[in-house]
Amino acid sequence: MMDRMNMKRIAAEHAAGFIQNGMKVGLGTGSTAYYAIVTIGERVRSGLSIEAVATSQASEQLARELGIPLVPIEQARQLDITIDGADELDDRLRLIKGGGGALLREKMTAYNSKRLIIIADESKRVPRLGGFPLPVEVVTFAKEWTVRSLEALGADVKLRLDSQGDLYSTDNGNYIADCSFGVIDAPDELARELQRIPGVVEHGLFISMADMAVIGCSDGSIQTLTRSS
Ligand SMILES: O=C(CO)[C@H](O)[C@H](O)COP(=O)(O)O
Repeated sequence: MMDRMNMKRIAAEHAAGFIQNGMKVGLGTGSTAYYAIVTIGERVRSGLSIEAVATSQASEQLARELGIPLVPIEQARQLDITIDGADELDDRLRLIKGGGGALLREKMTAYNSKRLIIIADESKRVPRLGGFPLPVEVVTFAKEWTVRSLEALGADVKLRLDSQGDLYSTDNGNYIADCSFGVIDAPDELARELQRIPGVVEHGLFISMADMAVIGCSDGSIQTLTRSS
């Protein structure tokens, strides 16, 4: 039986195979995206010609170390493909993302890509979203108001802390509110409600964004899911 890290690795390696010469590529964030970036780096060293945009400072740094050519964000136009991880995904390829705190840049990158391919180990696939607390990026100003508005939607809210016990700051200088809703019955509706709260910069529900999920399974096989609508 394969462990989770190897499931992530095989999913990432498989998805990296979708990248072709000349493509503009979005690089995701997290431990699964790490394997994708490493594989892309190997392909670049073997002659693959691409330009990339990273979804976090950590992924940008890794890409730079591996010699993957990066486009300054001001010059980035539409990307061909983004490969990124997820914290949860359902059968309709609705996602919870943001466990690594990069959800805003991840969503912007996905939105500006022709294709979003999600890579994950099989534990991320769930019948219904909500087991993983939904990350919501909030502005620092009057965070208590925003937290109360999130609680009013039924969430148990915890502002994320960093390893020093201070409030975690995203790459954009905002906070992350981790919102436990329990099972999310209507993710599309919740996404709309969250968008209406002033103080919410972005939330980690990715609806109608992923085109395909590549899932590494414990028996060493790869499952692919594609979005039908
Ligand atoms: O959304 C993310 C970061 O903001 C990650 O893609 C998500 O947290 C999955 O991470 P991992 O691949 O380490 O399990």
